Amino acid sequence: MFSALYLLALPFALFAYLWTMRRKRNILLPPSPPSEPILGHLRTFPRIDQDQAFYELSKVYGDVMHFNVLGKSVIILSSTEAATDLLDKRSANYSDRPAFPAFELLGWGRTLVFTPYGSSFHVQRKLLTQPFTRQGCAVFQPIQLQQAHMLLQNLVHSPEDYESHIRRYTAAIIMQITYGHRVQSDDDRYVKLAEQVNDTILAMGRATILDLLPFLKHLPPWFPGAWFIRYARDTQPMRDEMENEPFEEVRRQMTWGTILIFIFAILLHPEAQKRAQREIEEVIGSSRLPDFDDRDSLPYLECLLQESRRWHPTISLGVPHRSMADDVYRGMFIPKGATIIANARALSLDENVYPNPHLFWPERFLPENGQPHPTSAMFGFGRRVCAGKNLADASVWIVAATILASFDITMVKDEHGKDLPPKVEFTRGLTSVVSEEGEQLPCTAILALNLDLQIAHANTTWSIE
Ligand code: HEM
Repeated sequence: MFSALYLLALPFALFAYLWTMRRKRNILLPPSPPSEPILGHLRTFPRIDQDQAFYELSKVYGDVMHFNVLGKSVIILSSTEAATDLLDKRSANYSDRPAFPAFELLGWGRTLVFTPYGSSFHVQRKLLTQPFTRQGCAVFQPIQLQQAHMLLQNLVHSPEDYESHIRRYTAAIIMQITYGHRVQSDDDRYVKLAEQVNDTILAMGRATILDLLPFLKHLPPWFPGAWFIRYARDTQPMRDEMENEPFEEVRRQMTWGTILIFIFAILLHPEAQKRAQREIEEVIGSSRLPDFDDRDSLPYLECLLQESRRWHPTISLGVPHRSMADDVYRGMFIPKGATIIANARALSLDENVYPNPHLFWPERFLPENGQPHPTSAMFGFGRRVCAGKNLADASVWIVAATILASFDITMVKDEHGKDLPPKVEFTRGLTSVVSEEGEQLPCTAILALNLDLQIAHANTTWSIE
């Protein structure tokens, strides 16, 4: 389907190749897999399951890899050390963003996350981070608590709809904090609108060809294979409708995905689930629900949350940065304008930081084991670190504590009483969230979770506001 697009790319590729060869002669770039003349890694650059593919390649080529896509450098960082050295310690040079043509086509180019480093970035970032410091976020706790209790009520009434209840929860918090709009039900107009935008973001994430060949965004809609142009055009009316409406979809989607990954983690690791429930029972009892004041008294729950993040980072490839000047790292040349990707999947499996990384073991974060929280793999680096991480962290924690205090999460059984293991499918993209069954979406998808929510404390009288 892309052959016409590749044909179109050839003259551009030849020019970029010759130009790059001239510029980089005699300079040692980081190691890279074999490439083709002129096209570089264009045809071999992983396009699906990118995080896993880069992780596998890093075992051969090391934690700093170079890809040449039509003369454009892409650097993949696969260790905490390399990612921290460059994106944190040298953040003055690595805080720009590459172009995000797919999101620009959708009209999201002006959003802070995609804004290039510069004066507009500084103004936007300052405005957005001020209310979301750790102390600042304390004022939002009553909203989060109230919404968590509403989520609990909804789960009690219709546990099978857990996915849409969690969507409503994450939407309601963002809407109320940002716009003062109180979401009362799943039918809320803005929740519906956000759903539609969510679908467009997921669908557009399939257009990875655009990241490699950004000039394709100028193709006419009739061009063979240019479905993304037609899609962006067809969804224009919806974007127009929401131009002046409350909208914080990407952030909501990340929080939602993180909660689902946590639920999935405790479904598959019942021992860890039981231990966290015992801790809650011992500290809080069963006559009330957890509150934010309980957080410091629940160390195992903290470990479990951190391990579910490490086990499956919500944004499995991180959000790309861009270098603003030529640099040399460990004797390797990193050119100006390179796209820098810190692969969160590889960071969370870094054996130097997490011995036995494939084992789901929350205890690794207990003080006696002392392994560091996977905060960077989860929320990013340096001057571009997630602006809403404190808010998101609290939203996820209160739901995790509330759900564990109230439900046993188990697999659905078949007619013989045997567990029906969840059917899981992971696809990749900017964010990792749950998708519709059967669709190939550009995100980490947890399909058909087969979740059975059993009320654990049936006799408890909860005080739900
Ligand atoms: C669990 C949920 C969330 C996760 C996992 C997450 C993760 C991330 C990551 C990985 C980045 C990119 C960091 C980098 O480039 O190094 C990011 C950026 C960002 N996040 Fe979050 N995020 C979450 C929720 C939120 C929320 C709730 C908000 C807002 C209230 C928010 C606001 C932002 C903004 C504005 C940026 C762009 C920062 C910049 O480019 O300067 N995020 N987030």
